[in-house]
Amino acid sequence: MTTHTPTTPTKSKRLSLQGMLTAFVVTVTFLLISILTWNSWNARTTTLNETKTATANMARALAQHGEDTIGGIDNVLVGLVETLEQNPWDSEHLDRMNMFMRQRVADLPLLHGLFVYDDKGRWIVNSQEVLRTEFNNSDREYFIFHRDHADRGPHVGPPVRSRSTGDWIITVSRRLEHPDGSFSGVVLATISMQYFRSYYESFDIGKSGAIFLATQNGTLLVRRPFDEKLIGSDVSKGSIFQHYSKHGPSGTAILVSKIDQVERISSYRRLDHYPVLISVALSTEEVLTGWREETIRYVSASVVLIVLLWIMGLRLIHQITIRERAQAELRIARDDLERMNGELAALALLDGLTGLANRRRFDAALDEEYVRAMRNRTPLALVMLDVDHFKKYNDRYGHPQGDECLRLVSRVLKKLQSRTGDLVARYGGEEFAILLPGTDIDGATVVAERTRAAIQELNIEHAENPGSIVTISAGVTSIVPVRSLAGNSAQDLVRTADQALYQAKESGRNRVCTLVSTVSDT
Ligand SMILES: Nc1nc2c(ncn2[C@@H]2O[C@H](COP(=O)(O)OP(=O)(O)OP(=O)(O)O)[C@@H](O)[C@H]2O)c(=O)[nH]1
Repeated sequence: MTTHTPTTPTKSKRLSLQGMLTAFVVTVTFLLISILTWNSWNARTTTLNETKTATANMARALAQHGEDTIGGIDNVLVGLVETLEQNPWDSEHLDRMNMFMRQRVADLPLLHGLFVYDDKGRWIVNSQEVLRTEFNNSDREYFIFHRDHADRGPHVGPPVRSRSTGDWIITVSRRLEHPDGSFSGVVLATISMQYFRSYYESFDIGKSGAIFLATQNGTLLVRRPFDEKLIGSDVSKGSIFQHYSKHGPSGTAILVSKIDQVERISSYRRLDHYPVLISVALSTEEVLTGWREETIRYVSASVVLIVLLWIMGLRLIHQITIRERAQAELRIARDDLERMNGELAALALLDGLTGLANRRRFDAALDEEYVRAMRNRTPLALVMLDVDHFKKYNDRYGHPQGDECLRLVSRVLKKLQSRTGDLVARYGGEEFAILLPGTDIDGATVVAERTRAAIQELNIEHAENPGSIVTISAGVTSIVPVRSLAGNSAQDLVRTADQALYQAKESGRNRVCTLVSTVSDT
């Protein structure tokens, strides 16, 4: 019979295959998510860094613009201070100065006006055609500043509404002194806030971007988006000024505005020559819009990819499970088949009535043991048994009862089979054979006699047999097969045992006769 070597995977292999597939899908998913997260984070960081660079550059450019603008105006003031301090303030000089001022204002569109006040705040001369003397500016911040500070540098004051035109203006002023250094008045230039507003409006900073110009001490001068209420307000506690006070004259940071609570990437810069701070800021939300849209696109594509991967992976695992379940069922079926084949093969070697080895098995065993005995030079004995007058038993008690009798006899034979190598077989009809390897004639005779006695002790009624019970006759022989002897075969052993059985029958039945084989050397 052929033995099947399992070719299908073992359970642990099957598990590991599905486990590996699951691990693969999980790993690919993890890698995809990691790469996506890493890429996305990198893109976000790059966008923010680029924006920080852009706002820092813008702040530098706007600071330079502020520097140039205020510087240009301040140059005019420096000239005026010099003229006013070296010349008497008589009508001739003041008229000439008025001409000069009007000319400067006409030349410089951003220059709203030029004014000179004496030490009491009275209007001395300005760039207007008609000098109105009814006003007094001694209450103005710039006037008070210069009166109280000996500093001769430029002063940028808080924005004010012009008393003459009503426009919002930014003031740049310088102190006038008598030759002895005492305060003699103020020279003032006003810059139109509209000029800065228009300039700042020309930049593309998105809907939520912001630009502001403030004095160094935190007074807001101009801000985009423009809100009149904020003009002149104190922003020194705002996030930009907080950062400025800690980190110095220029910087970039992501800050939340205290004015409108918008988070912005803000860059600020203090003007080099004037106490003014400029800040430009882009809304983080707006800056990241493109990045966010791109990330959503990538995430969507990745989600689709991951879902497809999982669907395919799960389908594959499902298919493998089905296939391997089928393989397992096939294995079980094959094992069942092999077992049944084995049983069938065993059945093919058994006698159906008695359950003893049948004639085919006996013949095979006889040949095998004969060759082994020849090789090992050991004796091989055979006992042939036959139920006495069994025909008469059948005739008297019927065939079924005859079968039962044979079964009872068989049971005794099986029970007496003491050695493992011994074989009890139904040789045919009511004839049985006991093959006894390694047993000489004496030993075999003992076995035969013991068997005969045991059958007799069964006391099975057989009215047609002497003694009225079932008895058996037995013929015994033993041989040590020798190769050199010609014609020596296993069948000689059977023939000799049969002859001995015949003698037992002839000499009265219910007995054991021995006959040494003619080819034996025992
Ligand atoms: N019930 C039954 N009878 C069987 C079976 N096989 C053989 N027989 C019968 O056994 C009888 C054997 O008869 P014989 O060969 O004349 O031998 P015998 O009657 O036992 O006479 P001796 O052997 O000389 O004592 C036959 O009647 C067979 O039909 C079987 O399986 N069942």
